Amino acid sequence: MIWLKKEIEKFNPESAWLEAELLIAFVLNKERAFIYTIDFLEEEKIEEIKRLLDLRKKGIPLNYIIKKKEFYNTEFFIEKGVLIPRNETEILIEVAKDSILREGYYRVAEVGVGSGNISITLAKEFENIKIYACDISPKAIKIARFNAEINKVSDKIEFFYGPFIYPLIYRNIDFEILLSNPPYVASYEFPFLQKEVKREPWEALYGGWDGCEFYRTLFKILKDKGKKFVAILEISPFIYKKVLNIVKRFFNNVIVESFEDSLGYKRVLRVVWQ
Ligand SMILES: C[S@@+](CC[C@H](N)C(=O)[O-])C[C@H]1O[C@@H](n2cnc3c(N)ncnc32)[C@H](O)[C@@H]1O
Repeated sequence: MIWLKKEIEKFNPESAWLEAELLIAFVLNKERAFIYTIDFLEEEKIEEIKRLLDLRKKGIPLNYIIKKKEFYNTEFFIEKGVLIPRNETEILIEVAKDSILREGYYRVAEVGVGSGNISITLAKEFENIKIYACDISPKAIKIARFNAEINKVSDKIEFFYGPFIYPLIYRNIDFEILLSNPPYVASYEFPFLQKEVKREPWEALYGGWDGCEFYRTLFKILKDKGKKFVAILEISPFIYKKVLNIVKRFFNNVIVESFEDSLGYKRVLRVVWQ
């Protein structure tokens, strides 16, 4: 354990201990606590750990290796080809939960469902909820469906392959609130991304030259649709002002609230078009 932690420290000093625990638990196919109940590892398990350590050194994200990520107290199956859910996105969950409770929303749309972490978390929280979840990645839809099944919420979520809310528009499916954690990394940020992040799907990250392309297109579609809406959108703190200006350019009568993380960075916008 100590040698593994020291090896991991060379590329991930912040959470080397946790990562060592997770890798060993994965190889043993046991919970993390179990590893403290054994005195030694068989040679073949040590060889397997070394193989996985090599993958980590090459920049393969830990969650693609152990094939899971915890989000809002639920474990999600994760695989290469889908974005690894981030802890920051739990802020969007809190804002969405608050709005759904307060306004009694029932029909929810999500654009960019990824592994299903947002839709599935809300489906678990609310008895009477119907979620329409879209994504342009067939792999994401497949993984989100699987996660919905293992979390026993498949009956509350319908999945659609296609861009933005077009799959819902074409089927005349209406919704009261729209949620999205869209791709918002700008072109100029790409060279500075960690090598692990660069292994995640391009379509889950890339938000155009300024990181705002998704928001522009989404607002245009919503404006053309004409129906008043509530949208809860994740943003990066770097694009807060730009997205705010885009909202104001598209809609006259709009209320925008922002929500911050524990460090005071703006992470979520709640847009109410009246
Ligand atoms: C940042 S990831 C978010 C995934 C997941 N909801 C989460 O919070 O971890 C963005 C997702 O949006 C999808 N996506 C990108 N552009 C899209 C578009 N135009 N329409 C629908 N989905 C899109 C990507 O395939 C990806 O799964």
